[in-house]
This record gives sequence, structure tokens and C-alpha cells, in this order.
Amino acid sequence: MTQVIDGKLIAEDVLTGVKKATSELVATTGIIPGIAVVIVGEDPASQVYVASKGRKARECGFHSVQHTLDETTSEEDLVALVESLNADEAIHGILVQLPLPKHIDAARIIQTISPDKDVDGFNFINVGKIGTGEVETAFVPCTPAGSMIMIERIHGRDLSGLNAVVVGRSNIVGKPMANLLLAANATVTIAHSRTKDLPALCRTADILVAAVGRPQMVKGDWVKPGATVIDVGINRIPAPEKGEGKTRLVGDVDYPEAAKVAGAITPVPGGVGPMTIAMLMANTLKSAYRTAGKPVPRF
Ligand SMILES: Nc1nc(=O)c2c([nH]1)NC[C@@H]1CN(c3ccc(C(=O)N[C@@H](CCC(=O)O)C(=O)O)cc3)C=[N+]21
Repeated sequence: MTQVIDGKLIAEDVLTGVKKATSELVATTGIIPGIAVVIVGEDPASQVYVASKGRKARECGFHSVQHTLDETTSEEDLVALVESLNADEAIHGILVQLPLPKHIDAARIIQTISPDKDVDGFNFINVGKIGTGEVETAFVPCTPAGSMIMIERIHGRDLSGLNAVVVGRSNIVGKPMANLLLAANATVTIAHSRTKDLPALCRTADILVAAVGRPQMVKGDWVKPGATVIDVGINRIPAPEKGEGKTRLVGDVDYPEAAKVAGAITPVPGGVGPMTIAMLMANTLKSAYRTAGKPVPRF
């Protein structure tokens, strides 16, 4: 039987640990973990994610602030806001929601966030630490970190002897994911749009991670029987069966087909998405513990 990896459940596990560690930190040091989420513009999908991040942060007992800036905000104003958050002692984690409007240089904004508050793990310092195996002291990007916890539930921490294929080479998911799998001793291949015979390569994977942003691209016959499939995609597609103009969420994997072949698979929704938010809380907690000079709890 195929095991459905329940992201909501595992995320709740992580969040329970975060809540407990937050109470301990507050009780022993008076430090309240603080997170700032910055959003530029009114993209409705982004608003939904940002709202749920704020809600989870408050559930964890964090201090949570949101800055919603106008679509026309200048790059200089955004840099100034990030610098003020860098200097704000009540804030341990800063997240600037991506994508940013075209007139803003996202790379500059990401590098402006202090590496010590970079809970997204996108800053060069954190990217470099993960690339050199310094995973413990880095902020690990939330989606790959959450995916690794799900993989750990199936295979344990040591992936020696397992072939992992990551489809997608983004800085946000594909590359850090590959580095984490490598750090866990998997044999890792990164595939992308220029890869020759992608289906055949995917069939070599004991662990297949789909992070391409193309709805239902990974088909059932790309999956090795018994493999673990991690679907990072979140795509909204038309769902005429639900009524005129309605949509539904699907991943980058053709779930009904792939679920028949896989040993374990993450659904969409309810898979990697909830884990991403949980890891954002875990990273913010980690940052607050570091500020307090206390050993960071592990999840
Ligand atoms: N700096 C930055 N960091 C991010 O981590 C970041 C970002 N920018 N920009 C946008 C994306 C998207 N993202 C999601 C997180 C959780 C769900 C999630 O929990 N999704 C639910 C479904 C939600 C729904 O129904 O729409 C699920 O998969 O079950 C989705 C999307 C984080 N992002």
C-alpha cells in the first residue's frame, strides 16, 4: 500500500515542539521570538499565505508583525524597511514575500536581510553554509527543510545508498534540496528542462523531488515502484467540474497515477505547503534561541 505522507500532521508535530520551546525560552529569558513578514503589492494568493504565516506565528506564541507595502513602493524604501527590521531587537526573523514587483531588485533585497535573521535561508551566507555542509548553523530554506523532515519519516536520517533525483534547479528549492540530500548521504542528481530523457532519469530515483512549477508534469510511469515522491509544486488550475470559473490546487506530480506506483507520496494540498510554514516558525525560534545564547532545540 502506498503511504500518503501527511504534511498537515507532521507540521502540527513540528509546531507543537516550537510552541513548547517558545514557552521555555520566554519563561527562562523573557525573550519572545519575533517575526516580520513584508509583502509588497496586493497579489491575492500572496495575501493568503502571508495571513496564514501570521496566524501560525501567533499560535506559536511569537510576536508577529506584517508590513504591507504599496505595489509602487521604491526599492530604496524597501531596503530602508529591511534595515530597520535588521536593527529591531524584537525581530528574530525577517521574510520578504517573493516574487517582488519587477521594478525592485529582489536579489538586492534578499542580500540586505541580515544573515542572522534570514529565516528563508536565501542569503549568501546561509546558502554557502548549506553548500559546505554547515547545515546545523545555517538557516535552511523552509520548503527543502520541511521536505527533508518528511523524507526522514520514511527513510530515517541517513540516506546512504539511495538515489535521489531533484527535478528543478531553483535557488529557493531545487539547489538547496539537492545539497541537503547530499549532506544526508544520498546520491543526488539535479534534473531540469534541458535534461535528456527525464522520465528515464526519474525512474532511477528512490527519492523523487518534483519542484518545477508545472502542473502534473511528473507522470506515474516516471516513478520507480516503491519510490518516495515529494511534490513541492503548488499550482492552481481550472476545475470546471467544480463549476464555472472555479479552480483547484495540484502539484507538479500527476498524483492519481503516481500514487499507484509510489511507496510513499506527499499530497497537494496538505503536503509540503504546511511543512514550509512550520519550518518558518522553527527557523524563527532557532534565531531567537541563538540571540539568547541557548542551545537550539532540534525538530
Ligand atoms: N520569501 C518567501 N518565502 C516563502 O516561503 C514563500 C514566498 N516568499 N512566496 C510564496 C511562496 C509560497 N509559499 C507557500 C507556503 C505554504 C503554502 C501552503 O501551506 N499551502 C497549502 C494550501 C493553501 C491553499 O489552499 O492555497 C497546502 O499546500 O496544503 C503554500 C505556499 C511560501 N512562499
